[in-house]
Amino acid sequence: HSGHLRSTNRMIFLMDLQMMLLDVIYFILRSSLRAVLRPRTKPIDGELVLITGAGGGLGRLFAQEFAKHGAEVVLWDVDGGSNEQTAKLVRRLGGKAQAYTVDVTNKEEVYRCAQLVRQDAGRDVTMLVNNAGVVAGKRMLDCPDELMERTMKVNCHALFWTVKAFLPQMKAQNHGHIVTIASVLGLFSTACVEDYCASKFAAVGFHESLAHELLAEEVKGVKTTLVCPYIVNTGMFEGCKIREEVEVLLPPLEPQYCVEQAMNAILVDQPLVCIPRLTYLPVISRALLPWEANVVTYRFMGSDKCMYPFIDTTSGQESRQ
Ligand SMILES: NC(=O)C1=CN([C@@H]2O[C@H](COP(=O)(O)OP(=O)(O)OC[C@H]3O[C@@H](n4cnc5c(N)ncnc54)[C@H](OP(=O)(O)O)[C@@H]3O)[C@@H](O)[C@H]2O)C=CC1
Ligand SMILES: CC1=C(/C=C/C(C)=C/C=C/C(C)=C/C=O)C(C)(C)CCC1
Repeated sequence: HSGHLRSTNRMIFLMDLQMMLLDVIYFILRSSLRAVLRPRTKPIDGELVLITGAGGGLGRLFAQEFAKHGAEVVLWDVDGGSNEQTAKLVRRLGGKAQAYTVDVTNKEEVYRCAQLVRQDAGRDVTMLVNNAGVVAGKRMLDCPDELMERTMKVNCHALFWTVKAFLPQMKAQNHGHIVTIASVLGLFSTACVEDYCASKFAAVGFHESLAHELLAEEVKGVKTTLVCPYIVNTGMFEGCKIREEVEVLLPPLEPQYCVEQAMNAILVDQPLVCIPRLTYLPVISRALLPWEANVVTYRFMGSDKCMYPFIDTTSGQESRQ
């Protein structure tokens, strides 16, 4: 009898293996096809989209892009002035915007303001864009502990609080979308940004684990998108520079282009997007090449010291105090 059971289990295992392999091939084909034939974007005119760091370079553009697609936006930023400015820009586009001054590192403030948003809007947030981010911008051994802690709190811990604040209702409605604006520096690293890489690798780990959890629970209505941009000209990494000859292939991104590429992914429920696509390469080579081989490619491309000009800009020092 037990022999019979064993052979049945083995048969089931082999059938599962076959199905999994067919699915792997299917998804490889589908994702390469989607890179060419863009699927239809989903309508978001009924969504309530909350964007953190909405006063900043990318956050402001995300707010406008979501408004252009008809969504109502809720703007969170620690800087009330720049946040209100974003709200004005959205209203000028004919969009609905509500701005709240929130320090996303303060979890009590996040939970309290989440409640306030639900009351003011009279409904639940259906899309959450965790965009707020900071970087210490100093060599680690010259960097005050508080600055390194702040980077972790804004770029990583804040994701816990905002997701805990808004995911329950998304799950209850089986409808929602969680967007994490991480970075390519959450998939590979470079020198002099220890705080930032730690926080962005953490953000990637958090996002992926959350995505796996939603899939394991078969919560099909709550989508996730991990956004990993390369350098964007918002000023946050002013001075960061790679070798000229390589920079021709990989110029810093224009903020608008970066946000449009991210929106294209979000609106087709794409789980991951690296911007530009070329940055998938270093992710693969980091995984495949031995460490020393990666080091020599970094040296060749000038990406080992690309942060030196950024770290040592005096202006950067003042503004990042
Ligand atoms: N710029 C780049 O090269 C790249 C950036 N990214 C990521 O994109 C996101 C946006 O970056 P970007 O627009 O360039 O940066 P910005 O500095 O222009 O915008 C970041 C925004 O987040 C806000 N913020 C900072 N701390 C808090 C806090 N505690 N609570 C609430 N809001 C806060 C900032 O407010 P304040 O202005 O007052 O500090 C600012 O408005 C970040 O997560 C960043 O890591 C990813 C790849 C490349
Ligand atoms: C390390 C590295 C590169 C340079 C990456 C840089 C310079 C990334 C900067 C990212 C920033 C500033 C992100 C902010 O969130 C290359 C040239 C792709 C080659 C492969 C390894």
